[in-house]
Amino acid sequence: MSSPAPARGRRGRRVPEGPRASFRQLLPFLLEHKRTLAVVAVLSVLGAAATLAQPLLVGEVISRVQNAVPLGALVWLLVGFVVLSSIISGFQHYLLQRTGTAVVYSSRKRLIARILRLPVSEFDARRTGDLVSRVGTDTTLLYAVLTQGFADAVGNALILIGAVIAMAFIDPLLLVLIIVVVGASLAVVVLLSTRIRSASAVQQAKVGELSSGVERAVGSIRTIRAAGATEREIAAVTETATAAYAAGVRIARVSALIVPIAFVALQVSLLVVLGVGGYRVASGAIDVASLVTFVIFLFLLVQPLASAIGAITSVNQALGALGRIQEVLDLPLEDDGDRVRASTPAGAVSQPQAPAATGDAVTARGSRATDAAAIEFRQVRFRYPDHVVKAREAAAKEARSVLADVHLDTGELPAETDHEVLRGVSFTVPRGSRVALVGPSGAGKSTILSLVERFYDPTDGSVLIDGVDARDRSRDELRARFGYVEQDAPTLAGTIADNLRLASPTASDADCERVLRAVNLGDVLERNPLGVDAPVGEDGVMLSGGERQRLAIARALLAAPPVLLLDESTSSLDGVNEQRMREAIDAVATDRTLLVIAHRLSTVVDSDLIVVLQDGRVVGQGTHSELVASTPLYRDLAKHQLLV
Ligand SMILES: Nc1ncnc2c1ncn2[C@@H]1O[C@H](COP(=O)(O)OP(=O)(O)OP(=O)(O)O)[C@@H](O)[C@H]1O
Repeated sequence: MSSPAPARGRRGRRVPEGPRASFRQLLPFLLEHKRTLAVVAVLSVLGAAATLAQPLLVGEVISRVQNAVPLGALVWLLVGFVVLSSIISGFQHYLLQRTGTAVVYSSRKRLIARILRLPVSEFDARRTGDLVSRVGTDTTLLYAVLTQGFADAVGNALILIGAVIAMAFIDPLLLVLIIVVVGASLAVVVLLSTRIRSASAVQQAKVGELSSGVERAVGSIRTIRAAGATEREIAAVTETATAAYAAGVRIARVSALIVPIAFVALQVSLLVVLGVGGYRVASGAIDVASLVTFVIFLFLLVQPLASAIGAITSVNQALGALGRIQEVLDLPLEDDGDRVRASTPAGAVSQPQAPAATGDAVTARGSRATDAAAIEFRQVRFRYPDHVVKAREAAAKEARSVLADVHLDTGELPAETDHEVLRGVSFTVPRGSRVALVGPSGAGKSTILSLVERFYDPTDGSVLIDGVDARDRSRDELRARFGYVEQDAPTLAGTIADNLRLASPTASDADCERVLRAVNLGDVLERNPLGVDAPVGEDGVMLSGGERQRLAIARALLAAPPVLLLDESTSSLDGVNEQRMREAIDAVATDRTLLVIAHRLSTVVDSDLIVVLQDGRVVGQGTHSELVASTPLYRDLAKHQLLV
């Protein structure tokens, strides 16, 4: 793939063009349909023969009429060829459109499979809307490659060659004149086409940004309305739409140049043929029938040229889109790394292992490590990858500029993270225990859970799971041991049961009801006669914030993992909900290991161990009373929350 080259945008600013694909990268998509395309090619040959026969028959009809020779079945033969070539062209177009749709479908399938398997860092670094637009919009442009680009390519090439040969036989001089006129116009068109390609790459990139902008605005519509930032957001999103429009206008301008050039070429060629040809008929160099046949061949020659010129825009747009599709397809997948591959016998696929029961750990290589801690951090240091940090900073800068405009506090946005997020963190979560991570915002608590789940691997030090380095375990096997409830856990559109069965698709309704009651969500069942089949609405809008978090806990619980990782919601829960959350945590802590990030100390004061973090370091660990006595930061936190 060629590297992105900058192009000039409005007001002379340099607009990054984004990736561009080459024809070679289109091939795999086309080869998937090689049989159909072969049928299309055969039909093209037949169609071209039927088309090329027509001017010859017309010439013959004229000669016979001139010489008063009976026409016989000649006219019927001519009609037969016209009908045959129409039928062939109809069937061929159907096949091409079907294949075009199939190419869009297969590119979507590949993208979906790729995107959902990308490493978590890619999602941290990319904008969701842009990924969505690659699946939705960019893929549709591939359709044009077949329906307009390669439509009838073989037939057109044959018609072109056949027409040129026939014209050379009829009058070589006239042919040379036409080649000069048409060749000059073609050279200009090819030059213009590179500009179409760069403009369409910019256009697709802007459409991607547009989708991200709309997604962000729609996703935070409440905040935007409440902040009075609606107009500002409309302006920001519209600006991207305007940039896409500007690129579209550039394409239109260049395409518009192409049409008159083609028109002029045809007019000039016709004038040359009629002028020079007429003179040659008058001088007896050729007869009238030959001139008429020549003119019909000229029109046949124009048709493939015109469709090739018309295809230039759509094929160039498709190559721009394919560049963006290919960029995602070329991203590395989340893999287990060399260490797991080295320990897995060749050919063996690592399967997620059934969660081991509490107190019965199974290591990656099958040996039992009954005395090992469920989780142990040993001198773990971690820094987010550069591309993730840069992307977050860019997003934060954008958000800051929007908020600053409406005079909102920007303090909550992620600070610069060009530093180590964890700096030598060590702690142990014994099996069956309940351990809490506490500390100020940005201390690195959520990052610790990301390392346990292997969304990222430590930059230095190690994370041991049941006594084995997490990097020596396959991610699937590792994740099957944990139930993970992320902060402000998202609720999926669908029913309560859909949400619960995400990790345990075969769970019965009775199991679903059991876990719902375990997390104090029994009343949600009573609220709606549909019970577990009650819809939760887009983003769970039909549930309160506290209920959404407890639904996520119920989901984790249903999979019965030996270890539960819980990143408590930061949103303030009211007294009743907080009490319910405490009860839910108590219920899930029974019989399993629990590592919980607590924002309200009241939910964790009775933990077996509390680890206090500050600026990526452990500044104290112990029970609540030990920490109140030993760790000033903890004492302050506890004081603020009226716990001492
Ligand atoms: N995906 C990410 N990419 C880059 N930096 C990140 C990412 N996630 C978190 N950070 C940064 O890492 C640091 C630690 O963040 P983390 O979310 O782990 O803290 P936390 O203690 O869980 O905070 P909170 O209590 O606010 O959730 C912060 O400076 C944060 O901005």
